[in-house]
Amino acid sequence: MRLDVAGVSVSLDGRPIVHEADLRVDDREFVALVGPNGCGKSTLLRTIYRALRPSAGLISVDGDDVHRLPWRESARRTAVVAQETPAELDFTVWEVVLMGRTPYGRDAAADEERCARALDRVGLAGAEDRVYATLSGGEKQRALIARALVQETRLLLLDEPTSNLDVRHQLEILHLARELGVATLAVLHDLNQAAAFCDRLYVMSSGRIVAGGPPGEVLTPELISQVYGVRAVRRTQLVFERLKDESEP
Ligand SMILES: Nc1ncnc2c1ncn2[C@@H]1O[C@H](COP(=O)(O)OP(=O)(O)OP(=O)(O)O)[C@@H](O)[C@H]1O
Repeated sequence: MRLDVAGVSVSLDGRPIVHEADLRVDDREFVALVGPNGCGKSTLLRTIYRALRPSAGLISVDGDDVHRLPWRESARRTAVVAQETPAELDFTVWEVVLMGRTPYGRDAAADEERCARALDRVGLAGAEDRVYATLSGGEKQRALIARALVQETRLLLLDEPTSNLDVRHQLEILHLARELGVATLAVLHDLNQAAAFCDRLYVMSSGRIVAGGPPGEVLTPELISQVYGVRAVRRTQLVFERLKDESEP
C-alpha cells in the first residue's frame, strides 16, 4: 500500500486553501500531519478521502487516482476516522461499526464476528446496543476506529483522533492506531505526541507543506518558531506513558 499526494491544490468557495502539496505514506507507516489552526490540514485530508476534489494535482492509492476509482473500491482501500459527524448519532454502536462493511457484500455471520472482534479490540465489548450519541468523546472515537477496522483497508486516515480526549485516552487511541499496523496518515495537534508516535511527519503552514521527514530532523526550534510563532525550548518534563493492563501480555 502506498498513498501518494502529488502537487495537490484545493480551493474552497473559490479561495485557494491548499497549495501544491506533496506527501506520501508507505506501507505500514504512521505519518503525522501537523501545523497551526486553519493552515489547511483537514482540507487536504478531506481531499484525500474524496470529500473534496483537488483543483490541481493527483492523489493515488496503490498507483490508482482515488478520484477516478469507483466509490466501493476506494472504500475498500481507505478508511477514515473523521471528527464526529451527526450522521452516526441516531444509530447504535453496533450499527455504526457495521457501516464499515458497506463496501462489501453482506455475510451476516462473518460480519457479526468481525464487528464483535473489532469492538473487543477497541475495548467496547458490551457496548453494542448503546446509542452512539450517548457515548463519551473517547468511546465515540473508539467506535469509529472499530468501524474503520471492519472496513479492512490498508490505509487509515485520522483527523485529530485525540481531540477532546484526556491524556490516558489520547495515548490509548494512538497506541491502538499504531498497533493496527496499517499505513496511517493522522492530523495531530500535539507536537510531542506526534514526535513520539509517528515514523515521519509533515508540517503545513498557510496551505503549504513546508517540511517533511523524521520528527527528530523536522521539529527543530527554528522551524517551530517560523511556523507557530513560538519559541521551542527542550526541557525535562513529565512524560506520560500508558499503564499496561494486567491482562495484556
Ligand atoms: N467551506 C469553506 N469555505 C471557505 N473557506 C473554508 C471552508 N472551510 C474551511 N475554510 C478555511 O480553510 C482554511 C483551512 O481550514 P482547515 O480546516 O483545512 O484547517 P486546519 O489546518 O485543519 O485547521 P484546525 O487545526 O483549526 O482544524 C481555514 O482558513 C478555514 O477558515
